[in-house]
Amino acid sequence: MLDLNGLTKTYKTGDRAVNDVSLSVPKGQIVGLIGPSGAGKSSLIRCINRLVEPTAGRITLAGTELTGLGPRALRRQRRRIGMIFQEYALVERLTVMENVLSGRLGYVSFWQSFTRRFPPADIARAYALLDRVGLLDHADKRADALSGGQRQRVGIARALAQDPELLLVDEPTASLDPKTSRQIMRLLTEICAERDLPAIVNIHDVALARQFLPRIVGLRAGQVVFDGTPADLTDIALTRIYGDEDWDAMRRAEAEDEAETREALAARDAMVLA
Ligand SMILES: Nc1ncnc2c1ncn2[C@@H]1O[C@H](COP(=O)(O)OP(=O)(O)OP(=O)(O)O)[C@@H](O)[C@H]1O
Repeated sequence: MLDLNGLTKTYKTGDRAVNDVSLSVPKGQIVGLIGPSGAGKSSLIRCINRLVEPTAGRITLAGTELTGLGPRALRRQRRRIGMIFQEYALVERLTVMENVLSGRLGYVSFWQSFTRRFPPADIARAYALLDRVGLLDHADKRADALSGGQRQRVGIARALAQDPELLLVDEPTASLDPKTSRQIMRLLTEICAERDLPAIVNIHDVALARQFLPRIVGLRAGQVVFDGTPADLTDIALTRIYGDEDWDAMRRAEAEDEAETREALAARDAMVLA
């Protein structure tokens, strides 16, 4: 479905953020992209829809090569790729419904988009999507009146309104609390399964990636150094991805989080029992 072949990105500064990455993602598969800060996860994701222009290599989506397309053809192809962002990228003063409909902008004429007159089929589809992400009752609220988790649900519905063939997801839970993060990851995995949609999710939380994603790709210094299941992601594999120091620090942080959660639960139980 999605094929990356020797994908490379060297920025003008000389930083080689993505280095000869080859990867295939079949229909319906959701892949987690992990790696230390600066490993090239965002650059890789953004190269796929050419928000970042690759320096070398090929990107093929269902048989169409995206590298080398001119601006018009690229605009048309980008409709096939839905993007979900860490900071949601909603238009805050517009309603939830208007934000979801903005996913259709690539399909309607300039005048339709200028006057925000969308075809009835688009509106019906937007309602169905809001229902799917659990926000039907919030359709007329302004985006800035929503919680972080609700905003991310709008981001997901907007990406789906595009009717995409691929989802690119950049740190979808980085601004959310642990419980909401799990809800969002569950929603994403369910939606990909329902629609047979492939997805690449840039995710810094290894525990969350392990819990929800059947395939994990580890990047280090722009190169794929791991590609396997959560069960394959052993301490040795994690050390290969993060290096000794970072992996130990992550393990300590995870242990501290666990201890904090345990303490908070114990305190709550003590209050209930008192
Ligand atoms: N616009 C840019 N110009 C120059 N160098 C860049 C640019 N964007 C990223 N880089 C460099 O490319 C490398 C990879 O960065 P990237 O943001 O893709 O990594 P990342 O794995 O997503 O990191 P993080 O998890 O911290 O977001 C880094 O060395 C970074 O400094």
